[in-house]
Amino acid sequence: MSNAVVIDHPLIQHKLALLRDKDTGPKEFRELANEIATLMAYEVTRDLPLKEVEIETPIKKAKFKMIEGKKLGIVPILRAGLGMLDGVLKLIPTARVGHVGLYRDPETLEAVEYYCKMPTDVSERDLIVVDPMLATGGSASAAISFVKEKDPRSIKLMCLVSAQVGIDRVKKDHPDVEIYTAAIDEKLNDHAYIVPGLGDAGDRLYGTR
Ligand SMILES: O=c1ccn([C@@H]2O[C@H](COP(=O)(O)O)[C@@H](O)[C@H]2O)c(=O)[nH]1
Ligand SMILES: O=P(O)(O)OP(=O)(O)O
Ligand SMILES: [Mg+2]
Repeated sequence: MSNAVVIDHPLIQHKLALLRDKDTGPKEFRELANEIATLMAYEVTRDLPLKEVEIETPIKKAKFKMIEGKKLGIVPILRAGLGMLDGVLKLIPTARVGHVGLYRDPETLEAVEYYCKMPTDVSERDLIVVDPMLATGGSASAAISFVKEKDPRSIKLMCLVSAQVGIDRVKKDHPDVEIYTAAIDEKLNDHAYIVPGLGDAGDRLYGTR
């Protein structure tokens, strides 16, 4: 049982296959990650509440629907989450942005926090936490815990590639958080990298290592 919403539109699957290719360099990797994030954000925001408004077209006045002034926030988990930020902002340009800095200790695999800066009015906002990879779930779970200390209205988690174990961990720690992913891969390897995955998303985005 996946417990996550898998957004597997053909355009997303196509771009994700290119993203996974080891020969895709940082420039194209960044473009693809943002394009997929834009397409996913379309689905993640599907439940945004609408309000009725009166608009005068060149023909007549009529009632239409517009998004109710809902306050959104996007929270990339540094560094890799930054690779999805512009893609989400393209669709929701008025969203505020919070940052959570975490790295995964290669020995313990535990998430280590080094930065957290949230919008001041986060308690009035619905947040979308973004990270391309959900492996053990330690980073996402820790990030969500930090963010929860600021008392946001709601939190969704959006990832590109997930492992079932990571989904289970986040759901166990944060049953209230809805998870969206473009793919659920087979398993983790001995270093807790997703298999087949795409490698280290941060390194591939920025050409490090
Ligand atoms: O295949 C992978 C697995 C992980 N990452 C990076 O690690 C964290 C997520 O790992 P957790 O074990 O879920 O904490 C994520 O932020 C990625 O930056 C990766 O790039 N590739
Ligand atoms: O989760 P990590 O350790 O891979 O961090 P980064 O996103 O900086 O690569
Ligand atoms: Mg990394």
